[in-house]
Amino acid sequence: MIRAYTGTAVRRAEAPLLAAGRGGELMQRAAYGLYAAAAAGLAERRVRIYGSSVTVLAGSGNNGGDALYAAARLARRGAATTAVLTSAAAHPAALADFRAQGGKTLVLTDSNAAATAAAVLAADAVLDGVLGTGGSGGLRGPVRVCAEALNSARLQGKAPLVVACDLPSGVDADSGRVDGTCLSADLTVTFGAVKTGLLAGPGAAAAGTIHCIDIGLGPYLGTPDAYRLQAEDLAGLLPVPAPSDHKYSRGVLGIAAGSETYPGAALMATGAALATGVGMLRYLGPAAVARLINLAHPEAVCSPGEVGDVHVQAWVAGPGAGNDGDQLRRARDAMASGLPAVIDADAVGAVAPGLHPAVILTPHAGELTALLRSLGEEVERPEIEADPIRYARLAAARTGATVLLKGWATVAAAPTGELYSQAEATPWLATAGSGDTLSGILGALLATDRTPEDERQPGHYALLAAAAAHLHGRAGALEAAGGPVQPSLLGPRIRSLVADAAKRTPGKIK
Ligand SMILES: NC(=O)C1=CN([C@@H]2O[C@H](COP(=O)(O)OP(=O)(O)OC[C@H]3O[C@@H](n4cnc5c(N)ncnc54)[C@H](O)[C@@H]3O)[C@@H](O)[C@H]2O)[C@@H](O)CC1
Ligand SMILES: [K+]
Repeated sequence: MIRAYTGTAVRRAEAPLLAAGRGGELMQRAAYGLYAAAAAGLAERRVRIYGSSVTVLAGSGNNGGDALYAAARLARRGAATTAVLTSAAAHPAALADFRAQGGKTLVLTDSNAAATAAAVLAADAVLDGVLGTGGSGGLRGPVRVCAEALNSARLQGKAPLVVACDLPSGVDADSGRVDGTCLSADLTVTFGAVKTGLLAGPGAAAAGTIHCIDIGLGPYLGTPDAYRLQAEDLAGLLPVPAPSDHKYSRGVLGIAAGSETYPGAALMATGAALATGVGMLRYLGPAAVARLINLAHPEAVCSPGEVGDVHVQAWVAGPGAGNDGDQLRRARDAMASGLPAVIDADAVGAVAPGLHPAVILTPHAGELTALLRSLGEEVERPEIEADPIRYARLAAARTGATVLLKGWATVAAAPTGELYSQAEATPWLATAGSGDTLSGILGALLATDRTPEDERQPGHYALLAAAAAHLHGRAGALEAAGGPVQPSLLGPRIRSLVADAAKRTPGKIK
């Protein structure tokens, strides 16, 4: 599990150590971690440090100090290093060390920005030490010219290795917002704790691979602001039957999805739920869709009944409902049933405040915009995309439900504020049908969840939503293998990931 903290919280945690005069030690630990990660990144690109060229973009603060010290270590191993100082001031001791190791410096100005950007592009590696947790707003002035040149070279696959020091400069450490321009990285080496801003929104997209360097802040950090599940966290969260189980005790999932217009959504939600593993699946919906489901998934039990007619442990409602009034009514009934329920797609439009955390709304940014506007919040879709954490939390607080906001990084917010962000998915999964499979997976996790009330963590349903997003993202990435992916074909991938997690679940049958 990755535990993330806001930049503000990390600075607060550093304060007692700085007051005790240990700032220099912290910086050396940070700089060593940055150096080692940059060296590994170069090795991965088959570039020897000796004879390589490394450019540091160094701002006026401690972030620049870290990067200069790290570059000095690379210089000691034979790299040709240049520091581009983005401000007339730079960390004095770090700059002196850098120069002592033979590093060259130049001060970036408006008039040399274009030529400097061209030179930076020719380096083997760039250490981004412009702004860290002390930054506010996007990159401005001549450094923005360099950042834009690097960002567009990256899109063409021609950029040097960019290693962000603590966070990509221009990213807000607390939220992941980027107001204007940031410098996208291949690798972000972050210090003390992962910052929330690296896990969601544009900050997550800019961060690349995240390495966290322990600089001894652990005892001072307190409660995390956000979490990210990793593969090993799935053991214990996914449904593993015990020898004494039967189909009803394992958990029955009800699905009211699809319509005559969109039957595929019902097929995909049903298929994904069955692949995740339930004791029984009951489908409610139009007879024509039920027939298709019975052909594709004969194990599903289909009926045209109502939510109140069937006994289930959780519901999935909304995928592919379109404007089918019967399905939308079932979605409202599922929300009111008191049972855990995944409310997706068209049914998100039927949401009103007063829900409970076991209701999980799964909007994308467009659907969340409509939901928040229906609750009187004046918000546009780009604002939600710029700051998904803020708006997922807001929607959860306003509705009382858990909110799973789908996107490049998928964010799950509990109404009590707990937050998870998962980024396993490949962009190839941004395709029709992805949401339907995700809701099927999540429905199965809800129906089979047997965590005793007193063992649930705060934000339990956000945790389950994150587990579903993780499983969905990994299944999609495996199936895509770097190319297009059809959500309807994820079943075998989901099954094998659940089996892997089951093997790691203690005390369960293998
Ligand atoms: N405080 C500590 O104990 C440690 C801090 N460390 C590093 O120190 C960083 C924080 O250092 P600082 O507090 O010096 O802050 P930064 O280095 O992030 O920023 C410094 C200065 O940049 C200027 N600035 C802010 N926004 C700007 C913008 N948009 N454009 C141009 N200039 C802008 C401000 O004048 C600010 O003082 C961390 O991110 C981390 O890299 C590490 O060395 C580990 C230890
Ligand atoms: K930085």
